[in-house]
Amino acid sequence: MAEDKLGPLRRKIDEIDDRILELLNERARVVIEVGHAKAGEQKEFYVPSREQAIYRRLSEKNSGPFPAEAIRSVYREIISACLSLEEPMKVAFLGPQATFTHVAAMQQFGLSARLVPLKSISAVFEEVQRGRAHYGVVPVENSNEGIVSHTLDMFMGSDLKVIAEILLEISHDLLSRSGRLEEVRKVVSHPQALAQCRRWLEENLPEVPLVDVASTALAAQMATEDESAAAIASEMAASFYGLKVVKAKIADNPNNFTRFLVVGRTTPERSGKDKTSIMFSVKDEPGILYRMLEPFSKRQINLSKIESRPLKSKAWEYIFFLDLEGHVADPAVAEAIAELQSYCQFLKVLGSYPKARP
Ligand SMILES: C=C(O[C@@H]1C=C(C(=O)O)C=C[C@H]1O)C(=O)O
Repeated sequence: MAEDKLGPLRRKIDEIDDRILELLNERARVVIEVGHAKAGEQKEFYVPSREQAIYRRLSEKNSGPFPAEAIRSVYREIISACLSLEEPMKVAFLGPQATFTHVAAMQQFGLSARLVPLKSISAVFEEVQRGRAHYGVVPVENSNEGIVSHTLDMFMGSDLKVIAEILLEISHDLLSRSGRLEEVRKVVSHPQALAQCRRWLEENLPEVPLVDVASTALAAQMATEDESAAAIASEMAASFYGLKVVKAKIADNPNNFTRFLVVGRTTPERSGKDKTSIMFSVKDEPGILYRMLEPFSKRQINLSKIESRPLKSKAWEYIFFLDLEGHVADPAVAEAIAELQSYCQFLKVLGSYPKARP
């Protein structure tokens, strides 16, 4: 394009950016006011349901050509930056850096939050429990591999609440220093990631040994130190550890999602599109499995998940984890839970939180 055409167009862009900047500051000032109002009423500053409603409203309203998919990431950062004006938000996650849990935490909290990697799921819970982090992010289930039992077990001894869920599409990439397939002499990763790429590995690297390590991020770190090793890890790990992509998306089943939970100390208010997670143990009686689900079916409450875990204090007794649609503040949900409670030895509401959209 000729310079004489480019000049005026760039001046136009500068003027628009000036207006956007002014509006960003105007928005930040209003968010600070909201922060003061909430502090007066002892309300949580971070409200994931409000943020989701903002993403949804703007994506639906957008008439283009600005891409609808980009609205969420742009607004994620605007909101993250506005929130950091109030009090830098500290979020603990299951590390190390560049794990899929890190990617999920970034997706939920944006770049202005302080994300702190911790070594274990129990360390994440403890950090939040002790008030050293506002929130914690832990994995809870994968669409191919099932539940992360350690996360569910943590709720048995913890009073933390689930305040949000995050759905993340998992994409496994093969990463190495050179980025060349012919130089790969071993493949390192978390056993689940290796299992999820088995067919691709058999077809493309049949002779190469596979090495299990504790996380995909640790595998990426090892690949930086050994040029004959390739790691299966996230795209974020490639940029974080300065590795090249040998091959992107090598998982055998491309339909691979992990669900993460955000834990905090209070239950968020009703958003209208919520889910509730509860855990309970029932008395050992005939017909009890049937009866424990009846309070929900007769009120047409949709159940999205049921899991059982052994109750460690007593052999052959179980704790059930149930996810249902609705909020504990919905009368039908509250009634159903109260009815179920009458058959239970123990019941705990883990939280009501906005339902995530992939
Ligand atoms: C401003 C608010 O507080 C926080 C900041 C938000 C924002 O920047 O829009 C949205 C939700 C909250 O996490 C609010 O609740 O409206």
